[in-house]
Amino acid sequence: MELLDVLNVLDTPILLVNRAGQLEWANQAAKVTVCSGVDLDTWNHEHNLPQGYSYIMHKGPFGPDRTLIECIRLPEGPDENTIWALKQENTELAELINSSLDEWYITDGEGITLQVNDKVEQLYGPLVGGLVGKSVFELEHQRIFYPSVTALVLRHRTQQTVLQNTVDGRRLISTGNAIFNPDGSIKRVISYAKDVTELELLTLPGRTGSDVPNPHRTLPAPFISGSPAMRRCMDLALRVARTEAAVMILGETGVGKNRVAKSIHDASQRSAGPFVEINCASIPEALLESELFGYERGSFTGARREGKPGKVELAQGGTLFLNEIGELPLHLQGKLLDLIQEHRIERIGSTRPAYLDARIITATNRSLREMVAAGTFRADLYYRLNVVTLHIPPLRERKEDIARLCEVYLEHFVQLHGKDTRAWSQAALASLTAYPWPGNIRELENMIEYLVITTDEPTIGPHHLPQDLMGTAHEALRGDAHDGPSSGFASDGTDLAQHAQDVQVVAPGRALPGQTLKAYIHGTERELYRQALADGASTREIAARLGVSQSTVVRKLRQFGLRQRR
Ligand SMILES: Nc1ncnc2c1ncn2[C@@H]1O[C@H](COP(=O)(O)OP(=O)(O)OP(=O)(O)O)[C@@H](O)[C@H]1O
Repeated sequence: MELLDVLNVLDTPILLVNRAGQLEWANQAAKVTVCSGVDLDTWNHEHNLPQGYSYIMHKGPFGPDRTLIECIRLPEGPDENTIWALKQENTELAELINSSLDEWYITDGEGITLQVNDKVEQLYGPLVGGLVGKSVFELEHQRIFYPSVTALVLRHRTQQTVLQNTVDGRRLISTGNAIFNPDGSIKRVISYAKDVTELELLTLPGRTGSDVPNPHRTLPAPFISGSPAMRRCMDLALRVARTEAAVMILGETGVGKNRVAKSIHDASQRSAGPFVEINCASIPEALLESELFGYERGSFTGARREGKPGKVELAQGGTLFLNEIGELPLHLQGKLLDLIQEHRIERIGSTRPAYLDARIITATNRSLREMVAAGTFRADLYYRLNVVTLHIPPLRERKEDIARLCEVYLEHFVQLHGKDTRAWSQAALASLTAYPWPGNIRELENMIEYLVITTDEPTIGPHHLPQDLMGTAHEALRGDAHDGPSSGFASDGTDLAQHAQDVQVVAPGRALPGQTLKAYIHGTERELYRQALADGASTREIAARLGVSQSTVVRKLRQFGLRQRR
């Protein structure tokens, strides 16, 4: 058998070309692949060797003037054209997202930011030193935006739409969607947000504007203050609102310090001016001075060329509400004192002070008196800020408000999430009323949103509630029942001992009759975190104890409305 006959039966395409590169012979495999569709008479290896192959040149077997070309198919993969087209598509997509007036946000399945459009980066990036790589749970915790729609999508694994507050006081309607991996885990969360601040202003009482179909999407739930303790607090708030006195609001986390500050502003002569809230804990310390007081052009590396006004300047003619004032570092306390005593603000790098006419309200859940004693808070500033003290009682000391709060928040979240749940069972309400709510109204609000999302029945019963809540509530109900019916839920005369029997509680580790797996797992998980906190563990210690990451602990505490003791 001749060599050419052997080559002819091989599957590898083989070509024989002369010195000029013209084709003299091709085996069968070459004719149907590398030479297919071309005129063999004019074929020239300079021009006609197709892409997608690598070529081995063999000199020798057919003399010095001929070359045998062995064609090896390259593994399949995108060719240059395809790669270019993909890059082009990517660029176009980025341009499209960037040209949108909406805010676009993309994270991975753990809530780590992968990509945002320019608008989002410009708005929030400088506050946290860039968004890519940051966890949305941490950003939500810092109130850069709250609540985080991405965090909600990750918690509930379904599309979510929420009304968000941002650190710069805007209101956004945000919708988030999950993309799933074949194994059911979440691969990406993509969310986009529309700024509705203007729209909301138009719909506030006293403003003109068209009707908004669903007011629950743009307005907070009504303010509840029916209990004697809260009525006393609001009486004082409204009396002090008519004066210009500095007010310090004290209260545990989530009791409503922000809402009360806003009520004082609304009832004051400055109500037509702006109400500007600054949460001193949510802005990283390195950025606090420039965020609060602003800077002049070119005053430090990285500063905007044209300079930037401080947030306090935005309160001109209105009210400046400094929340978590205990977090203000010592070196800025002097600047704040200047602002209060002289109404003077100095931007970083400025030689000319500006003057601010604003009423100042502060709030804290720390003991400033102890901080003064420890030397971490200036005594002179403390006395200037603390002309009138308003103490907002924790929710456990105004249980009379709980049933009404449950009612308004149920309605609020039912509207927000488009659900059909309509009512609370008496037994569920009794448990919610007996529970001590360490995270106060915010915890109650989070719990109700969770229940609305996870319940598909018209009435929320005790079996829908997390197990730890039921256990704690049951204990409290038993204690209350021994004390007599006057001390607890029963504003409508309901017998507490009867409620204690209605509330179905079983030993830890057993699900309640009719309780869903989801509700059971939620309750058990929450209880583990609650116990760890009660033991005084730090987030790092909890992470080690439960075998999860520290960022998971921070996210879970937020999700469950639990807060570390200071
Ligand atoms: N009396 C109330 N009626 C209805 N909702 C309330 C009331 N008080 C507070 N809330 C709601 O509870 C949540 C927490 O309130 P707010 O932010 O005012 O608390 P806070 O004490 O300022 O919290 P933090 O200590 O974290 O700053 C908000 O969603 C608020 O709308």
